[in-house]
Amino acid sequence: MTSARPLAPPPVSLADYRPGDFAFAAPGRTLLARDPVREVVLPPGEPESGLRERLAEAFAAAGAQSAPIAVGALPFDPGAPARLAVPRTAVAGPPERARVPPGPLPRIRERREEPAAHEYARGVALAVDRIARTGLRKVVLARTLRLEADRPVDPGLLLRRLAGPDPRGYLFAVDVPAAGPRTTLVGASPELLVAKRGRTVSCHPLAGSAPRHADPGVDRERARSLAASAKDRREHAFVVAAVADALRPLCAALEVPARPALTATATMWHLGTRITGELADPGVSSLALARALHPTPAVCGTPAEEARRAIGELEPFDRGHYAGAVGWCGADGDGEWAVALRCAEVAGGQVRLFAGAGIVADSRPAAELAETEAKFRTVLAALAAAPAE
Ligand SMILES: C=C(O[C@H]1C=CC=C(C(=O)O)[C@@H]1O)C(=O)O
Repeated sequence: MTSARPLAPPPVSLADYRPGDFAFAAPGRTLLARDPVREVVLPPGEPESGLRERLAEAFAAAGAQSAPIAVGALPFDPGAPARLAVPRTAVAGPPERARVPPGPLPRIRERREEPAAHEYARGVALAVDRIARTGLRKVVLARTLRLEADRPVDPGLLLRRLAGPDPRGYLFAVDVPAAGPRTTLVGASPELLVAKRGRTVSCHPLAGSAPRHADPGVDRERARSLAASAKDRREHAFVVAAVADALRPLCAALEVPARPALTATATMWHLGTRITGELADPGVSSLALARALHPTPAVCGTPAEEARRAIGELEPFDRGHYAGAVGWCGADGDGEWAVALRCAEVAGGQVRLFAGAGIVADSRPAAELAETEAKFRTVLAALAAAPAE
């Protein structure tokens, strides 16, 4: 990756993040981009050839004074336009090392769930009923937790505190002006939507979860029972099938493991499947791949159209960029996009966390509610805020 003007003496780290930057730390490297010089607006439903032209135009217009890369976030709603940026500088560094910066954190003085816990549980019951009565097979229902801090929360500090417990995840901070002025989406996602390097494409869809436990024996037992759970295996299989179906027409070869593997974050166990393929046309960009795959049933459901309708009717808030994708795409098409999970919108002292759970025929409302509470813990722990009661 080139840089017109270094941000900091390379290698960069998340400690170099400044408000307004785009930061993306993947297991392979850390990327920091600064000073957008060109906006790339992606209309919904644009075919791959149109995307290719739009990116080429943006890189040409941004000229030699910019880094040949587009960075940003795609919203959850595939019917909404996405806005990426070509930055003046983009610098890559080695993977982020685990470290939690010391220092006082703002105190959380108010918290409000939307929907309230009992309303979320009722939504899960309604979704289960809908699955029994209609063609819907899986839907991911989410909820939010609004926090008010006694002073502004520094997105850079939150980002670095997230890096400590989950160094193998995808850490990100990206401004999302559509959510409000000076609003930054900050998170530590365990899920790779898609990465593309040359001809090789890889995805690591996750679905099926169990909260971690402080006692190692109980924790191991939770992992074992997740791996053996028919309900979670079914929930996971919908995602693998959708990802494989979306990639197959684009690939000359595709490898889809027959069984998922356990994967862990500091707060959750998940079922995950690493899918790899060889693209028939290596010119297809990582951005086009992300748009072809999103939204997978890890964040939406099956069939996708019915699931989107159920989400619209059962979730009382706009997801914005939560459950969308965050990442980058270079001029050569290479790039990496993580699913925007375990994240929060930060605007001054206001923080809005998001968490969702996949609902299938045999889901139980209390267990899905507990799962969303456990998923909130990724950001709550980084803010040193107490988990939900
Ligand atoms: C929708 C979320 O997680 C997805 C990713 C992993 C496991 C999931 C699950 O088991 O439901 C979800 O599909 C979230 O963290 O908000």
